Amino acid sequence: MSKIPVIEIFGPTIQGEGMVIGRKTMFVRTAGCDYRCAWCDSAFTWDGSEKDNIRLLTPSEVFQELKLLGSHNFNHVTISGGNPALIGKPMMELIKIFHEHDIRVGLETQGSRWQEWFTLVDDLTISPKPPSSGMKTDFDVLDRIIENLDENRMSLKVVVFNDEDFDYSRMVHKRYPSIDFYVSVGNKDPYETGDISSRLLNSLDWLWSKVIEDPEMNNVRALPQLHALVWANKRGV
Ligand SMILES: C[S@@+](CC[C@H](N)C(=O)[O-])C[C@H]1O[C@@H](n2cnc3c(N)ncnc32)[C@H](O)[C@@H]1O
Ligand SMILES: Nc1nc2[nH]cc(C(=O)O)c2c(=O)[nH]1
Ligand code: SF4
Ligand SMILES: [Mg+2]
Repeated sequence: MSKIPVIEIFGPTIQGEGMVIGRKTMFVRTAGCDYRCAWCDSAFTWDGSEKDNIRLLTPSEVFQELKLLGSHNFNHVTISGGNPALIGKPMMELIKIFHEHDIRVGLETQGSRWQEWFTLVDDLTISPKPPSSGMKTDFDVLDRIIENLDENRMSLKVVVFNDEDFDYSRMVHKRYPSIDFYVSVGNKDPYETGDISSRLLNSLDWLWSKVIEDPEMNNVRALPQLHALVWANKRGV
C-alpha cells in the first residue's frame, strides 16, 4: 500500500511526554493498532468509533496538510497512532520528505513490530505496555527492535498506574539498562471532561514517591503527560 491511513493531523502543539517533552511539534496520528490497551487514550484510532475519519493519504499529501496547518511554525513532527509500525514503505517516503525540508521526526510506538524506517527516526519512543493495559509484551520482538536501533536516538517509556506496573517498569529498565528510561503517569480516565490536573498531580506524587524510594530506579525520569496537565483531555493537542 502506498498510502498512509491517517485519523488526525494537528499542531503546532507541545510534545507532552517522554524524551521530547516540551518541544514544539506537529502530530500525524495513524489509524489501527495491534493492541487494545484497557486505558488507551486514543482508542478512537482502533475501536471503529471514528472509522469515517480515516483517510488514506500519500506521503506528500500528509506533508502538504502539515504545511497548510503549521506553515513555517514547526520543524519537528511526531508520528503516533494507533501503531504507526503497522505501516511500511510509505512511512519511509514520508520521513524522507520531512528530512529534505529539515524537519526532525519523532515516533511513538509500543515495540510490538519492527520497520526498516525506524532507523531514520530522530527521536524514537518505545512504550512497552504494563500489566494494567491487559497486553502482553513479546520480549523477543522488543529485544530485536532495540538491538537494531541507535541508543542515542531512542528511549523507553512505560506508563504506570499501580504497583504491579511499577514492578514491570523496573524489570524493563533492568533488561535494557543503557537506554534512556521514562516512567509516565497513567491517566485513569482519558475521556473525563473538566479539570483533571489535581487528579494527575496526585498520581504523579505517588509515582515520584515510588521512584524516590527505589534504589533500582536511580537513573529514570518520572513525568506526567504535560499536555494533559495543561489542557486536560482535550482532543487534537
Ligand atoms: C496513544 S499511544 C500511540 C502510540 C503507540 N501505540 C504506543 O502506545 O506507544 C501514545 C502514548 O500514549 C500513552 N498512553 C495511552 N493511554 C494513556 C493513558 N491513559 N495514560 C497515560 N498514557 C497513555 C501510550 O502508552 C503511549 O506512550
Ligand atoms: N501534546 C501531546 N503530546 C503527546 N505525546 C504523545 C502523544 C500521543 O498521543 O502519542 C501526545 C499527544 O497526543 N499530544
Ligand atoms: S498500543 Fe498505544 S494506541 Fe494501541 S491500544 Fe495501546 S496505547 Fe492505544
Ligand atoms: Mg496522546
